[in-house]
Amino acid sequence: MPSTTAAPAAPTTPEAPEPSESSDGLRLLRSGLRGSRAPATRIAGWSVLEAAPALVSGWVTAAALDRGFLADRPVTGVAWLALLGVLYLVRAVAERAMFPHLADIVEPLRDHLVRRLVGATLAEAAGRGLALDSAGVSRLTRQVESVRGLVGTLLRTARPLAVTLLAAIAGLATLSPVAALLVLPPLLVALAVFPLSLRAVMRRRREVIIAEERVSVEIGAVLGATRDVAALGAREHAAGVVGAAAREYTSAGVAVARFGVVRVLIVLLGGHVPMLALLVAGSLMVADGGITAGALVGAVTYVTGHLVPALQTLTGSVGEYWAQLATTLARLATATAPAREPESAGIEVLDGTGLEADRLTFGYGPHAEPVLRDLSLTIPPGDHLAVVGASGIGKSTLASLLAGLRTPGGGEVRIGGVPVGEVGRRVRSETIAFVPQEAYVFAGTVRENLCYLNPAAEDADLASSARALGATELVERLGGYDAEIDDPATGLSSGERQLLVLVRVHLSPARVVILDEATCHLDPVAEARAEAAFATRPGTLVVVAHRLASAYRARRVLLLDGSRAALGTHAELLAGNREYAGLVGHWSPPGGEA
Ligand SMILES: Nc1ncnc2c1ncn2[C@@H]1O[C@H](COP(=O)(O)OP(=O)(O)OP(=O)(O)O)[C@@H](O)[C@H]1O
Repeated sequence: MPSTTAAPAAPTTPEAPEPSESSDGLRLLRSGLRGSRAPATRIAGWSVLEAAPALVSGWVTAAALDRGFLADRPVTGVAWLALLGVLYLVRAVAERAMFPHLADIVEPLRDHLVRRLVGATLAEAAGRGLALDSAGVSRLTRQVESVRGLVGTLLRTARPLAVTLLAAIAGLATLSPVAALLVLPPLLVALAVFPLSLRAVMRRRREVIIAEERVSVEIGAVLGATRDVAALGAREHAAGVVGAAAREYTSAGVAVARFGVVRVLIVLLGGHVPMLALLVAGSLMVADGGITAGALVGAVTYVTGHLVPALQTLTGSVGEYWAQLATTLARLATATAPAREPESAGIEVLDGTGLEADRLTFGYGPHAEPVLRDLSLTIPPGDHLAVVGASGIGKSTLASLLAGLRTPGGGEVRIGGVPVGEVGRRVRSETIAFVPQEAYVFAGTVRENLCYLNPAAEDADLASSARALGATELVERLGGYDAEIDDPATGLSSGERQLLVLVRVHLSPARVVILDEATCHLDPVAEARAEAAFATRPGTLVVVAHRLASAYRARRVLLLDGSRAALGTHAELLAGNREYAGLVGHWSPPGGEA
C-alpha cells in the first residue's frame, strides 16, 4: 500500500473498553460468525441428543424407585437405571460428533479476524506512512488466537450448560408440576440476577486484565531502559513505577475475589434454596400422597445433578471466559476499526512548502537520551538535501519528524510557516510524501498501485513517471497497467516493490518528497536514476542516504553527528569537516562507488 504522511501515532496505553467498545466487540464477533449457520444447525441437532440424560434423569430415577426398588422389583429398578446409563453413552457419542462442527465455527472466525486485523494494520501503515507495526500485529494475532480459544471453550461449556438447564427444567416441570413450583421461582430469580451481576464482575475482571497489562508494560519499559535507569540513578523511581502498577493489579484482584460472594449467593438462591424447599415441603407432600417418593427423589436429582452444577459453571468459569472474551473482542474491534479522521481538519491551505526545523529535540520515551537535540534547519522549496551520518545517529527519526509523523519533544517543524502538526491530514498527505525503506505494494492492478496517490492520473502521466524511474520494463513484465498483482510479497522482489512505490510517489501531487532509504534495494544505477527523476521533478527532495553517491548528487548535505549537525555542500563538508571526510573515507573503500 502507498506510503504517504499523516498524523503522529497515538500512544498505545491499555484502557478499559467503554460500553460502546464492548458492543463494537460483539458486532465484530457477529460478523465473524455470520457464515456459521450450517455448523450451528448441526450442533443444535446433536445438542438434542446431548440433552437426553438431563431431560429424563429425574423421570428414570422416579420410575426406578416407584416401579422398581420401592415396589420390591429390583430388576425393574436396575433396568431403568441401565436405561439412564445408555442415555449417558448416547450423550458421549453426541459430544464427540459435535467437535468437527465446533471447529467449523471457530476456524473461520479466526480467519475472519486475522484478515480484518492484517487489512486494518496495512491500511493504517499506508495511511500514516509509517513502517508496519509487526510487533503490534503479532500481539493482536495472539489476541485473535485467544478469541478463537475462548469461543471454542464457551461452545464446549456454555452451550451444554444452557442445554442442560433447559432440559432439566422441562424434565422437572413434566415430572412433578408441584415440585417445579417449589424449584423454579428462586431458580428464575437467580438466573435473572446473574446477567446484572455479570456486568459488575466483568468490569472488575477487565480491570484485572488491564492492570496485568500495565504491569508488563511498566516492567518492559524499565527493562528497555536499564542503562538510562542506572546512569541517571533512577532505580527508586523505576521501582516506584513498577510497584504502583503491581499494587493496582493486586487491588483489582482483591476486588474480583470479593465479588466471588455474589457467585455463592446466586448458587445458594437458585440451587440450594429450591433444594431445601423440596426436602421440607416435598416430604410433607409424600406423607400426604401429593407426590410419590420416587418423584421427590427424581426432582432432587434434577436439582442436585443438573441445576446446581449448571449454576456453579455459569457463575464461575463461563462468567470468567465471557469477561475475557468481551475484553479481547473490544480491543480487536478498536484495532480493526477504520481510521477516523480527526474532528478538527486543521489548516487546509499552505502558503508555500519550505520546511523549517526549529530547535528540534526528540527522544524515544520521556526518560530516554534524545536522539536529536536542538536541531535547527531550513529546507527551502526545491532544495535537494541528503541526510548522512553513522548508523543509528537519527537520520530516519529526523525524516519522520520533518514529515510530521512524529511529534517532537521540543521545538517544532513548520511547513510553509505552519507547524506541521496543525496542517490538515488531507493537505499534509497531498503535500508531503514520506517513503520508507519498506515498500508496500498491495494486491490489485498495477494501475491501482501506481495511481493510489493520484487517482486522476492519465496513461500519459503514468508512462512518463514509469519512464523517469526506469520502471517501464517492469510494468511490461507484469502485464501492463491493468495486470493484477496477486501476491506482491512473493511475486515481486524488494527492488521491484520499491520501484513501483517510487513511481506512485513520483506521480503524486506531493511537493515535498522524503526518501528514507527508499532506494536501498535498487542497484546504484537504478538508484541514481530514481534520485535524478525526483530531483528534476518540481518540489523538494530529502534523501536519507545510504550510499555516498546520494550525498554527492544532492545540492546540500546534512551531517548528523551525535548532538551536533553540519550543513553544506558535499565539497564544503569534505574540505572543512573531519567527521564527514571520515565518513566519506569509510563509505569509499578502494575501488568502491562514489
Ligand atoms: N521506535 C523506536 N523506539 C526506540 N528507539 C528507537 C526507535 N526507532 C529508532 N530508535 C533508536 O533511535 C536511534 C536513531 O534511530 P534512527 O533509525 O533514526 O537512526 P538512523 O540514523 O536512521 O539509523 P540507520 O542508518 O541504521 O537506519 C537509534 O539508537 C535507534 O535504536
